[in-house]
Amino acid sequence: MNNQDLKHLKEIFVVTAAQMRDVESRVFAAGMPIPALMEKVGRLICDRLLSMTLKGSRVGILAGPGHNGGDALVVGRELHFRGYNVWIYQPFGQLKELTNQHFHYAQSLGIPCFSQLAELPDCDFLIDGLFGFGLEREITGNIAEAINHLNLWNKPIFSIDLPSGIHTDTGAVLGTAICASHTFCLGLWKQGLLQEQAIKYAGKTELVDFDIPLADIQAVLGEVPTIKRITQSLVINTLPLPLSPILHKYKSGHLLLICGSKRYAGGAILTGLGARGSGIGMLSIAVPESIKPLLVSHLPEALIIGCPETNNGAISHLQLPGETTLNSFTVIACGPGLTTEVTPIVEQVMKSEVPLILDADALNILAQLGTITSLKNRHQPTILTPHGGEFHRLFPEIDITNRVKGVQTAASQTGAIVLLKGARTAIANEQGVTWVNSESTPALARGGSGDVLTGLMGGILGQVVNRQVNMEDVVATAVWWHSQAGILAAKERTELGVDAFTLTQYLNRVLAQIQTDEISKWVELNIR
Ligand SMILES: NC(=O)C1=CN([C@@H]2O[C@H](COP(=O)(O)OP(=O)(O)OC[C@H]3O[C@@H](n4cnc5c(N)ncnc54)[C@H](OP(=O)(O)O)[C@@H]3O)[C@@H](O)[C@H]2O)[C@@H](O)CC1
Ligand SMILES: Nc1ncnc2c1ncn2[C@@H]1O[C@H](COP(=O)(O)OP(=O)(O)O)[C@@H](O)[C@H]1O
Ligand SMILES: [K+]
Repeated sequence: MNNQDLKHLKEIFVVTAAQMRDVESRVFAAGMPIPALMEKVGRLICDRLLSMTLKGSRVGILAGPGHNGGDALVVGRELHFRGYNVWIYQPFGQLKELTNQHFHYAQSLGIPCFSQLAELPDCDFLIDGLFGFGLEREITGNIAEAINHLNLWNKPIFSIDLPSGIHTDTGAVLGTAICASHTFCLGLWKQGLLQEQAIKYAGKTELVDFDIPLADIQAVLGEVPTIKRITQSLVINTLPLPLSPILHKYKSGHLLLICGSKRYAGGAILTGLGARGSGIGMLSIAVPESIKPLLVSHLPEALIIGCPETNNGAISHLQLPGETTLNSFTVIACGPGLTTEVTPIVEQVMKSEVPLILDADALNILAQLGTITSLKNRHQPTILTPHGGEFHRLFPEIDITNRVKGVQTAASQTGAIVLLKGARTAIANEQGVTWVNSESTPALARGGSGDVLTGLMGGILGQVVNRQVNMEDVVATAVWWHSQAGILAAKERTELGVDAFTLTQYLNRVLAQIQTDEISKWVELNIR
């Protein structure tokens, strides 16, 4: 594996504090000296800082008692030698030995050191090395007060490894925490940084790779890690590209969407447009008869199946054409805009023998039925895509403060692949294999964007279901594609310009972008 591929691979691993310690112990046991590693990490951070356009040259170093403090002191010393004005705030009586040595050396260089925050002069930016993955208990007293003060200064803060105060595994705030503008996560992604509660503290996050050997990572996390970050390099193999030159439209999947009502006609259109964006070969959409003309006008390529409807304009029962049965389709996605009147339809699709995505009202009906564990009897994969509210209705007993644990529990109870939507969407299968999406945009927090995801996911699934792919990888691919479309749209149109319809227009542009990336990678490899 070349270096670049190895770097990409490391972006998917996610560790707890205990796992990080185990990985590091292996590296140290193999002979890497701890001081050498600290020096290397400090310099990497320093180089990264110097490559950014930092405003001003007055730097405050916040140094804690452990090795996180040691890292910060190395960064401070290097910035000092590069002409920055450096001041150190170090309020602890006792430091770990290595950290203590760096502290004394910094003092000997004439770098001013203070134990009171009030003594620290006005800085242009701060480096936070108070606590890293060694923080296990609440921050209290003068340190907590200092952190609260620092947050009020409104200066850019660059946190080392984690914003000090954030729990490495759960992302919870232990007493108080630094609000960083940027976090340099060291070596491997810490699980806490992928939890929603950490988002507003971590700022922009990036991994600083310090060359941990892959063998050591895999010795601790396994060949195939249980928790993975969704990255482009990982989903690329699951995308329905390239197409076979001898493809036939009936070989590229037939997706059935069951969605919409007179009241929520838009939901059906958005789900259909999401499916269109996936490139699915054949698309059928079952809707109440009265909204059929509307769907035809938006999705002329789709087969719109008008179904008998209730007085309120919801589908009363499915009326599939001719000999068609639910099992004639490659995949079924059911839920957006249905209303909760359609209970028999949800019961019917649950009995189908094809992969099934249940979203929105289908989930609410499932919650009302109270038969969620019966999903285990399905012979084909089921994917549940709740947002927080729907999740709570489905699994009232499961706490989602830790979303990773939450989806894992839900998946093991139901045998389904469970996708919990949100700023950090998490996906788990029955065996506990988990994906977390850490790149997204709040521009997606708008009505209808989940409908787009359901259609897109159904469309991808329809095309790749007969390939040797893991279902949860397909689900992760849909989440990634959807988020990337949001990110691209927000970049061009601002975060306020990403309504759900506009989002559907960006789905294909994400793919076009990947093709460009892939071509440039190919050119680069072949020129060398
Ligand atoms: N190993 C390596 O060489 C590498 C390590 N790396 C770096 O080391 C970091 C981990 O270092 P670490 O294990 O020393 O822990 P760290 O996060 O600095 O803090 C623990 C210290 O804080 C103290 N403390 C805890 N809670 C407290 C509280 N509430 N209030 C007050 N004090 C509290 C605790 O003291 P104690 O519990 O013993 O009282 C202990 O002294 C990691 O995040 C990364 O930056 C990387 O560079 C890679 C190479
Ligand atoms: N703050 C956020 N940051 C990133 N993505 C978000 C955020 N809030 C919501 N999303 C994403 O937006 C989509 C919203 O879906 P959902 O709640 O089902 O909306 P709707 O039912 O209106 O279509 C999901 O894909 C979710 O992950
Ligand atoms: K820190």
